[in-house]
Amino acid sequence: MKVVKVFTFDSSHLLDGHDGKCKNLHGHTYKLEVEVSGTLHDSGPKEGMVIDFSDLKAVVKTHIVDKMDHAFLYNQYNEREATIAKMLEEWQLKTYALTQRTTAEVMSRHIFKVLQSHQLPVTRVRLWETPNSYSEYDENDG
Ligand SMILES: Nc1nc2c(c(=O)[nH]1)N=C([C@H](O)[C@H](O)COP(=O)(O)OP(=O)(O)OP(=O)(O)O)CN2
Ligand SMILES: [Zn+2]
Repeated sequence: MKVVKVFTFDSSHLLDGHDGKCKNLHGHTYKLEVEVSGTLHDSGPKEGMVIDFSDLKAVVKTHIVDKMDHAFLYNQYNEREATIAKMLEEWQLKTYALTQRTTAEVMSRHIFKVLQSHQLPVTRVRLWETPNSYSEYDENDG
């Protein structure tokens, strides 16, 4: 069975080298859907649940939302993005480093891997960058 919990967070980024408007610093209210799959607990306080929604919320909040919300997301290997991040960090402002360009595709895969590394039985992550655009990474995507 599957359960899904939905989160939102606000972040800024830019896609250095993009051939359109996304080369400029801008922000998104990201919508994040996290799917967890498993069998139902058959007894105890979690009876009838794949995972307690509260427990799912706590993991995603701690490891993703609290870190990305109101942060500047950047590619640490891009010189211009890293320069902006360094300046913000010197002012004690919030940043979040990725190892690739901060596209929805890269972010959905990154979020999946981070949650998986914290023992969450995540099977799909869908990240909405705008109300009309999302990227999805699931357990079969390698
Ligand atoms: N495949 C991808 N394409 C684009 C990404 C991405 O992450 N993956 N990101 C961007 C930019 O970040 C940009 O902010 C979003 O661009 P766009 O969809 O054109 O923005 P709109 O505000 O016009 O979106 P609407 O949903 O149509 O309002 C660019 N491309
Ligand atoms: Zn964007």
